[in-house]
Amino acid sequence: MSRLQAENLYKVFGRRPDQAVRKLEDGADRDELRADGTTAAVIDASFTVEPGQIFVVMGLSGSGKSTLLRMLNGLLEPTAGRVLFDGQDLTALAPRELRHVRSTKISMVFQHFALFPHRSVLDNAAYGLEVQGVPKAERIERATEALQLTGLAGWENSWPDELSGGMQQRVGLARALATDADLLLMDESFSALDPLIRRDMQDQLLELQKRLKKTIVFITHDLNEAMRLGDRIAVMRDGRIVQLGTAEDILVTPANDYVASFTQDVDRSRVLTAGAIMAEPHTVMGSTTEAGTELRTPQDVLAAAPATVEESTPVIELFGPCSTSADPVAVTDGKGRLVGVVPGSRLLAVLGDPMKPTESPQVKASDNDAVQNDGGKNDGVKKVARV
Ligand SMILES: Nc1ncnc2c1ncn2[C@@H]1O[C@H](COP(=O)(O)OP(=O)(O)OP(=O)(O)O)[C@@H](O)[C@H]1O
Repeated sequence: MSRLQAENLYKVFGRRPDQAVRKLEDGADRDELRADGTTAAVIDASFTVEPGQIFVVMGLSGSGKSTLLRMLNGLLEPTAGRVLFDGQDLTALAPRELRHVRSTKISMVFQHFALFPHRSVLDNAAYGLEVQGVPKAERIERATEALQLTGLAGWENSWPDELSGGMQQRVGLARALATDADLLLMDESFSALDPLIRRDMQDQLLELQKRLKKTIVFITHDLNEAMRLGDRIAVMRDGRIVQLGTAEDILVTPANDYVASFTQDVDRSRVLTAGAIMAEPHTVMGSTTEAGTELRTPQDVLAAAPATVEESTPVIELFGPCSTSADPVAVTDGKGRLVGVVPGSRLLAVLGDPMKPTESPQVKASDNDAVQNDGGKNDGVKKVARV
């Protein structure tokens, strides 16, 4: 079962919201409703978040991210649609039950650390537990542990203003972790931090996530951050989710020009993986290596390859091997079987412009010469899934 599920969620502010939803269902857009004095903050949002996933909602200011997040934790009631948390319909719960779910199972981490200045770091980290009514000794134990997890051991008795911005944000994270909530909702949590500290926090979150396997919904307006963190990313525009997919889906097959325009600044070599750009092994069979050997079998390819990598290896790690040899890098699965090849020319080709929504990875003419030996019918490139 999905941990979290949004089903056709709408949030309309202003007069006659139900009527506005019907108009939206009939194809009206935000601007048409604005003329009636209503704001369609979220329009028909549907997605699922699986346990242990980081689900990122990315969009510019005003696209509806915060409104969506507030519906996910029940702070805002949807105008239409449902939110299911572990299969339980949050929108149908009585206020008391909803408060219970919110205080025990869901934790929020905000952009502005929301720390109490007159409480110690430890008491700040323990705040969520205090709200839950957890006895003092247990509170201290769990908050101390959470501070250790976020690298703040030794700072328990300090005041928030003695900490740097990044450290204060870690206290916010420790507060969320101490409650043992299954679901973390993070609203632009790292946006106020300096770039280097922000990157450090992203790394730390990924590191923590490997161990704790929480389910996280992370809101950001920064596509690079979305791509570093997100197992799946929802791109929002004017209240609608315009693309839902992995970082690679978004980079390789952006749903429209709007999404593509965001991808211009993304370092493709760190997001794309060998698995997404590789060609099938048969495309190099029959060709001759630098040393003059004919490639006939997967073993030949593996023996000649300047490096053997896994499908999840970022493309950036292929540059070294490709620069030292004209032979293709071999890509293997978890059992060491050859599943693909990356010739150097292919590597350069895929780092070019993002593809148009109508193109598929198979039809890039520039790639064909690099790897084809089948007369141009199929370059064997693995299709990247679109959602
Ligand atoms: N309580 C409200 N009443 C009326 N309109 C609202 C309300 N809350 C949000 N809106 C409007 O809904 C739209 C979406 O706002 P929202 O805050 O969800 O966007 P956002 O993507 O989170 O933006 P930001 O990054 O600036 O917070 C905006 O046009 C906003 O003005």
